[in-house]
Amino acid sequence: MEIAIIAHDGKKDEMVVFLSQNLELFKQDHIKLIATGTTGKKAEDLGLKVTRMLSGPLGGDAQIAARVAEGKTQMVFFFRDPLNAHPHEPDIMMLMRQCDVHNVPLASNPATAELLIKSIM
Ligand SMILES: O=C(CO)COP(=O)(O)O
Repeated sequence: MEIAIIAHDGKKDEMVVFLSQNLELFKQDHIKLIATGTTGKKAEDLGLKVTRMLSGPLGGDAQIAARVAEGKTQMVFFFRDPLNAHPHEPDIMMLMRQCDVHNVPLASNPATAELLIKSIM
């Protein structure tokens, strides 16, 4: 199962906590992690194996959106920062839209992520 992890800068600490709390699950062989560039580096620093795309503002969200559209990514953890503006807002919207178009589960905050993670435990 391919899972995407993405976090805006204001939410990266929360993503690190979330990943740390679920480290054993994310290390399982049947789970393939992909991430935007900087988020992926944070995950690697925790010892996780991650396929890193471009950084979000450089097209990473768009790359992950394409994988969702192609049916390659089955779940998305995207901790968005709603209090700051992002130059790549169209890409962010595209990723969220593709999740809705293809009925792919998307957690945009840690509370939802906790509920979603229980479904694959
Ligand atoms: O901008 C992002 C999501 O929109 C995240 O990108 P990074 O993980 O490269 O910081």
